[in-house]
Amino acid sequence: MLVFPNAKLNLGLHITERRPNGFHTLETVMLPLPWCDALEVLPAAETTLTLTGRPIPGDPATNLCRRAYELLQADFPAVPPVHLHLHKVVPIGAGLGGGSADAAFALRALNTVLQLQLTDEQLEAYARRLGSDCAFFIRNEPALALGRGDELQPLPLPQLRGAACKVIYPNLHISTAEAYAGVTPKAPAHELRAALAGPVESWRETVVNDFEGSLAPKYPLLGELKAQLYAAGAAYASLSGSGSAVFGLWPELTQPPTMALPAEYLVWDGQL
Ligand SMILES: C[C@](O)(CO)[C@H](O)COP(=O)(O)OP(=O)(O)OC[C@H]1O[C@@H](n2ccc(N)nc2=O)[C@H](O)[C@@H]1O
Ligand SMILES: Nc1ncnc2c1ncn2[C@@H]1O[C@H](COP(=O)(O)OP(=O)(O)OP(=O)(O)O)[C@@H](O)[C@H]1O
Repeated sequence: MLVFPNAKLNLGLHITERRPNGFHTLETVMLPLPWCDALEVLPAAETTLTLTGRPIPGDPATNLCRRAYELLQADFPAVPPVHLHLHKVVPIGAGLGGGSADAAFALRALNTVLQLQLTDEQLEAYARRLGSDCAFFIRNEPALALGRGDELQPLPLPQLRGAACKVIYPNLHISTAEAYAGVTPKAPAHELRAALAGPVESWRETVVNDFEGSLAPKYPLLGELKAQLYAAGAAYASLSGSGSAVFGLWPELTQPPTMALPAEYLVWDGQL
């Protein structure tokens, strides 16, 4: 079975509390971004994982696709071995949730290939054990994410359907843990659901990603890229998640405008 784990974007991100276990309470809206890896799951004589495409830092034994299989195998010891092949496209350390998507899509594909008949609720419970962002990718639809980022409420965003979008990854790896460590939690100035109900042009004043302020002193480039997206006419521009990817939205266009950017940056142009 071949699946295409897609990335996500965050619209607004409020970090409201640091918990004693080091995790943070947040509120954010996540929406699927059709920038995809490719993942194949096949029955095999022994369980293996092969990787192509963008190099993934860390030991392949801890790859989230493999960990997804191991989680299911622990509860269903009779499942047969599988071969997993991941072709990595989505940049890492980007705030695009690429690894989390691989984990969730692996769970979904294994559920089908191994005929486990798990419900979405059960798959979400497994996904939560692999990472805060993972549960979002089980249903993979726009959602308000609360708690650790894994308590999901569907939130349709009809005003963005078909909107032109540009995502810029400035070849800069920002670790999620490092980004959270630099944030001082605070109460949000605007209620996110209410702010997103307004026209996209109003979001510039009301929809805030709290990581932008804390990352700005170390990475002024992120603010510069956002300013460039606004100069190119974006109705809204923001950092995604904990960065370093920055995106712009043009709801009136089907393709974003061309921008002159350094050759080493990765740029995704498309429609939501
Ligand atoms: C920034 C976001 O992408 C926004 O959607 C997510 O909150 C990140 O979720 P994620 O990558 O799935 O994060 P996890 O793999 O669960 O955790 C990585 C690290 O991020 C920090 N972390 C993550 C989620 C959270 N609610 N609070 C945190 O403090 C912790 O230091 C943790 O060790
Ligand atoms: N399939 C995978 N794809 C990407 N990273 C993976 C994968 N499996 C494990 N990892 C590990 O996860 C780390 C990436 O997580 P990190 O949270 O920094 O970035 P991210 O994927 O851009 O997501 P986020 O939106 O959470 O910031 C990598 O350094 C790697 O060690």
